[in-house]
Formats: sequence, structure tokens, C-alpha cells
Amino acid sequence: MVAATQPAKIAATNVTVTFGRQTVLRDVTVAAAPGETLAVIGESGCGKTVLLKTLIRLVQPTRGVVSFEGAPIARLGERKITELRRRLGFVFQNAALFDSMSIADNVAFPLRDQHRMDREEAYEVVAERLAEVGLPASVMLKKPAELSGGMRKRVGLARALANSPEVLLYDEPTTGLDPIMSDVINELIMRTRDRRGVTSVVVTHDMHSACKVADRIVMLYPVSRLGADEPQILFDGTPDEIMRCDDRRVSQFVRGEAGERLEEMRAAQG
Ligand SMILES: Nc1ncnc2c1ncn2[C@@H]1O[C@H](COP(=O)(O)OP(=O)(O)OP(=O)(O)O)[C@@H](O)[C@H]1O
Repeated sequence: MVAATQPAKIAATNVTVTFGRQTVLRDVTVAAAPGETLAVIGESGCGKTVLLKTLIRLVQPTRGVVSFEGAPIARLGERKITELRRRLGFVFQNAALFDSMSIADNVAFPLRDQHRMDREEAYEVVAERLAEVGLPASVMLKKPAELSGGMRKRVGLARALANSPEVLLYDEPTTGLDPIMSDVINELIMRTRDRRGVTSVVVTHDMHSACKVADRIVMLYPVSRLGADEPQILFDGTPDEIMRCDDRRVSQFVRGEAGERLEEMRAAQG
């Protein structure tokens, strides 16, 4: 349930991010209410991952404010930001597991590193988290290379859940998976929201996944393709509304049509 009267759990307000001469985010405002699942969609390179990294201060905005429960995070010292990051879980695009560590040690990592749990205590939590993502305890002793891509993604989610975060940030959770395994991940995202009441931000270019898991969808467009006064957020609304959106750039993305990209390719080929 989305509580409209509470401040946003996590928000970026009028955020601009520039690397050298390239502006990747331009005056972007997005907010996730407590318990809400927000999907951020858009074509490759439009700045989705940069937005996610900005929300957890892995990238500093050139302008604008990122806030957590209404409080700007820019002024937090290193100790406070470490405390805040413990309240967030990050599910990386490629699962980002340590190859040389067992699955158990990968999932236990935040518990041992941040909570100073001993191995035995941490492994009890690990077994619970693995069960929560539908993996048997028998995977604990395996190495990441011994698992399928879908299993590794689930281990990545189990690790993000280790600290019982209040906010989960997912970077392309279904990329590279077959449709069945993608749906398993979608179901896990929804189940995690329902069971734990977490706020979620899901970056994806998988429209099916966005429509299934999200309460609200925000679509970004690459700054390089925009006019000087055009907003970078082309759409902000529900999955039902995006299906009826009459902005050609939005409907082409929703339907997976190449549109003017084909014309550009033909022009480049002469
Ligand atoms: N640290 C960085 N330094 C310089 N440029 C960067 C940095 N991080 C990202 N970029 C650039 O920002 C742009 C947006 O990248 P980003 O990874 O956010 O795209 P995306 O929308 O997530 O794409 P994809 O769907 O392909 O993952 C790209 O042109 C990328 O090269």
C-alpha cells in the first residue's frame, strides 16, 4: 500500500549529473513513496543506472538533491552514509558475487562485514535468505560459477536481503534470463515487497517486468536526443496509463519498435 501523506522514502529532486561534457541526467525528479515499487525504464544509455547510483551516493549529483525520508543525504558524513547504506539493499546487474567465495560467504558478507556476526550466526541468516529466494541450503557450499545465471541473480537478491533493508534497488534484474526465470525474479520482487513492505526502485528495459512489478513507471529519454527545453522524464504514471500514452517515443518503447533509430541507421548506411 502506498501512503500518500508520508514523505517519499527515497527521492531525487531536480538532479543533474554531468560527466566531463556529457550530461546524463538533466533536472530529473523521481520519488518512491514508502512501500511503493517504482520502475525506471528507458533505452540503453539514457542514465537509469546513473540515477540508481545517485540515489545511494555512489555518484554525486552535479546539481539537485537526493533525500532519504525527507532528509538530504549530501551532507551526511561517512559514518552516517554507511549507516544509511545498511538500510538499503542493492541488487547489481550481474549479481556482482565474489567468484572465489562460496555462496554462503557471499550472502554472509554484509552480515560479517557490517554487523560483525560470527560465521555460525551469519550462516543461519544465510539459509533463511536463500530459502526466501527459493534456493536450497545445498547451494551454500558451491561457488558462483557452479550456478546458472538465474540462480546467481537470486543469490544477489538473497545478499541484498541479508540486512533486512527498507529500500531495495534493482539494476536490470531480469536481463540475460529466459522468460520463465525472468518471471521467477518478477514474482520474487513482488513477494519481497508484500512480505517485507520494502520500497523498491527497479531499473529495467524489460517492459513486461516493469508492468508486472511496478506500482508506477518513470520513463527516461537520453539527454542527447532531447531539445534544450524538453523534460528528460517522458512519462510518469501507472502501468495501465503507459499503455495508453500517446507520446510516440513512449509508445515505440512500449511496443519495442525501432522507430527513428532505423531511419538513422539507413541514413548512416547512405
Ligand atoms: N562514471 C562514469 N563516468 C563517465 N560516464 C559515465 C559514468 N557512468 C555512466 N556514464 C555514462 O552515462 C551514460 C548513461 O549510462 P547508464 O549506465 O546510466 O545507462 P543505462 O540507461 O543504465 O543503460 P543500460 O540500459 O545499457 O545499462 C552512458 O553514456 C555512460 O557511458
